[in-house]
Amino acid sequence: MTALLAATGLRKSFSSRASSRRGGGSRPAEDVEVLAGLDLAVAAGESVAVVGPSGAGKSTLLRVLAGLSAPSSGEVRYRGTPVTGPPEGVAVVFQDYARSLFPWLNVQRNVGLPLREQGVPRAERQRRATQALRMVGLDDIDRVAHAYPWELSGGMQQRVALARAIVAGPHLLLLDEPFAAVDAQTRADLQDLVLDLRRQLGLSLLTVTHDVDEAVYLADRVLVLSPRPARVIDDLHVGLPQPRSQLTTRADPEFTRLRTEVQAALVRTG
Ligand SMILES: Nc1ncnc2c1ncn2[C@@H]1O[C@H](COP(=O)(O)OP(=O)(O)OP(=O)(O)O)[C@@H](O)[C@H]1O
Repeated sequence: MTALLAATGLRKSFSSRASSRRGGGSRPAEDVEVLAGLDLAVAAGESVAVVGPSGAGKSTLLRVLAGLSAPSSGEVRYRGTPVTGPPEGVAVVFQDYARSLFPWLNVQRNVGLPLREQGVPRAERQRRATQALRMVGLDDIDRVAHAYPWELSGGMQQRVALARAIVAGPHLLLLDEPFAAVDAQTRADLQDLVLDLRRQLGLSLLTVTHDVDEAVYLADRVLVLSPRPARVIDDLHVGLPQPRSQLTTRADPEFTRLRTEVQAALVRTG
């Protein structure tokens, strides 16, 4: 079976020409290796979480998988086709919703933006944006659609970012620490929302996070990264029953066993 998304032998280095003030001169360019020959695959319908220590290269990995940054070597394929730019059918949700939404566009226009880029006519954009806003639980459409992002709470803004991610009917969502900037209750609500959207829309998910509990809660499989330069050092199957529930899933002894196993893998590598 062809994986929906597959990465093979991904390497990524940045060249840093750091100037040294104390020395008065500049140090020679130095390659910083961030991804060290990384392989991963996401099957259709699967939810994969990637956890790794801070600075491991998680965001870099996500940008390369999304076609937003080219690998130094290796390859990403989406539905068997090499990724050379953002593929149609893949949407990204970033942690920093405040910067990912445009402050000068109201909510409805922010959500409809991917459709505008596809040349979808205005009335159709509005209809589909409204539908997407309903799906993410922003029911007070008249108020929310015409508000500006900065008039909404952090949790609502992240719902708007999710609405924009689903508006064009993607098959795969790539999420980069999507709930890191909100309080614990909002974070739990947003995790359940993403799992609901996955069920309703038949989405596949790849979530990058440093939160072990979140990884186990969201995923069918957790990949553990080594510290930079990142490699996949563990691949754990999560057999917890679906649908997940903040109460019963987290109280399940299997949840505790899995989170301990992921923690142990992170400690071993650190
Ligand atoms: N554009 C860039 N130029 C140079 N170095 C970069 C660039 N982007 C990332 N890096 C370096 O790559 C390394 C990994 O960064 P990245 O943000 O991918 O890690 P991360 O695991 O997402 O970190 P965190 O857990 O803190 O969010 C860091 O050392 C960072 O300084």
